[in-house]
Amino acid sequence: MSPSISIESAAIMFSNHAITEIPVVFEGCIQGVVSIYELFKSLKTGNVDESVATIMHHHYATAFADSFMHDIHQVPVYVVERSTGKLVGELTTKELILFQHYLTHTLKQINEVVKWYELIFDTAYEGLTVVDDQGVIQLFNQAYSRYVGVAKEAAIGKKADEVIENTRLPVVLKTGIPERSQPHRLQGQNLVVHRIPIWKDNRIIGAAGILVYEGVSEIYRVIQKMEQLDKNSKVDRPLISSDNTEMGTVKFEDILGESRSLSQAKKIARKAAASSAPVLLTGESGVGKEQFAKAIHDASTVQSGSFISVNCAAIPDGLMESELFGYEKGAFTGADREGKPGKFELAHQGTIFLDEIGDMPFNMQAKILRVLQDKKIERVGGKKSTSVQFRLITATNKNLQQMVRDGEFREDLYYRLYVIPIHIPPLRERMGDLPILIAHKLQQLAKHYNETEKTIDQQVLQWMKQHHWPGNVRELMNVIERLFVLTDGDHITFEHLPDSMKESFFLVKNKSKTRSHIHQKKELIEEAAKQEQEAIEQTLKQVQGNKTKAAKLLGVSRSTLYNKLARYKKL
Ligand SMILES: Nc1ncnc2c1ncn2[C@@H]1O[C@H](COP(=O)(O)OP(=O)(O)OP(=O)(O)O)[C@@H](O)[C@H]1O
Repeated sequence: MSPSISIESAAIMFSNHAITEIPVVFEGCIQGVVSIYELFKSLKTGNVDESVATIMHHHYATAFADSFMHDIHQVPVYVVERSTGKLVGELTTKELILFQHYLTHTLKQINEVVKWYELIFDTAYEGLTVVDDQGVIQLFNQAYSRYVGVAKEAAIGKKADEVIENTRLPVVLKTGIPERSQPHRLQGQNLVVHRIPIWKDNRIIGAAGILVYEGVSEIYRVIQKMEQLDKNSKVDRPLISSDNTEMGTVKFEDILGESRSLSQAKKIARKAAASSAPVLLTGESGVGKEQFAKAIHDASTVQSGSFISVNCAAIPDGLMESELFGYEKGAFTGADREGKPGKFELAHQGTIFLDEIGDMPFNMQAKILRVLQDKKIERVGGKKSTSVQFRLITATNKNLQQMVRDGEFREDLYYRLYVIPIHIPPLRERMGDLPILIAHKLQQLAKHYNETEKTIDQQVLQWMKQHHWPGNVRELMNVIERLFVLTDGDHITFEHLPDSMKESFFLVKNKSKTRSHIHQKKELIEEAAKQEQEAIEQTLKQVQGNKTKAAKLLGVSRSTLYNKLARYKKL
């Protein structure tokens, strides 16, 4: 009610609504509260014409509209908007009772669902357990209890290694690497287990342990059944794969890694795949540039065409033109009698991937530019030109911009390539991707060598985390394969390795430290050279190019200045 309302009118309001308290509101905001007690008092004194503002009190409770119900400790409470302070409602005993009803109903429903989950969890033949990030058991089903011989109630709340013999769940919590299909001996029984880390918001929040088979003999029966299924399905399988590349189809999901920088690169690449714009992939050797190029092709509209990969650094300069544009018969001595199509022709209606584009000889760069502009090629020794349509992806581990500045790479070609640049970060800048890459490779190797999956020791993992990985993912993959092959057992440790390899591990470790010192020194030298070059250029400008004067000003001999100028031209 408004503050100007008379006490008499207020009394009517109270009796009409059978309430004991009414807020006094001005311009939407609460000014005070009139209670039935104050009203009676003033009715008795006969001041019925006075406004309610004269008898209102200020001992009332408010809550913001976005507060939680558990923050409400008394009723009535007036609900106001946080930003404007305007009154929007009131919570009374009635609303509280309604809320309690709602809570009881929801709780009942949740209990029902939890009961079902518990039932499923306990009915499963597989032993299932879940530990939190401290390795404390949170869930433990009946089957697990049977295998371990510890009651569920006794296990929950205890550390996994106090309850489960030889458990590696604490290790999985530390490494984040899943260990699948591992043999495990429990209570004298041979079992197969999975140990899976549980990730949330880039952090391991727990791990699940799953005992898969009741007995190892069960596995043999399953394998026999699978072999039979395989035999049956082979009859229907096509004999020739439709894939036309060595790599097979690459999906973006095959590019493993969840670090922010790699996810960002994948996001741009996905968008690029939907367009036909040229993509320039940059990054060190072995970071996965070719994998990205193939994934872009396989997700693009030209995916049914060929993916032609050309490593520009691997082709001798003299052969570059005929490799890229092809040649007609008899074009030069030793040429195929029938002639040969070039890579651009082969990529017609597909994708051409020019890897190491920074190594493209300068004279060839103009020819490439022409193909990109005209979309026409002419074979070596040929007279007619052929139209070609292709999607262009290039890659380099060099600084093309610097090469343009140094006159080693054509600026016009650079801008033709630099439409959608995607930088793939080196592995050392996204070490968080290590576990997923290691787990994937171990799984792949187990399949390839037809062996059980091997696990990796913490010490080896520690080394891997400290290593500089100059060869990036390629180097990582090779190291894991070497370890997998050299380890006889199921667990890869330093001890299992031949001495030569252990030494090389430590050597690489020390070398990477030294390398970083060398790197720092190199940077300092480069910086000094840059400054010197700038000083020479400025001085020459000052003396209008007169080298004798410039040498004098710089305090060096003329021949030293000439030597320096010659060197910087080369840079
Ligand atoms: N994120 C990744 N997930 C899985 N495998 C990867 C990943 N990155 C690279 N690889 C693997 O590492 C190896 C090297 O990758 P790729 O050849 O694509 O690198 P690159 O940058 O093109 O190297 P280079 O510049 O030397 O040609 C390949 O076997 C590739 O499958």
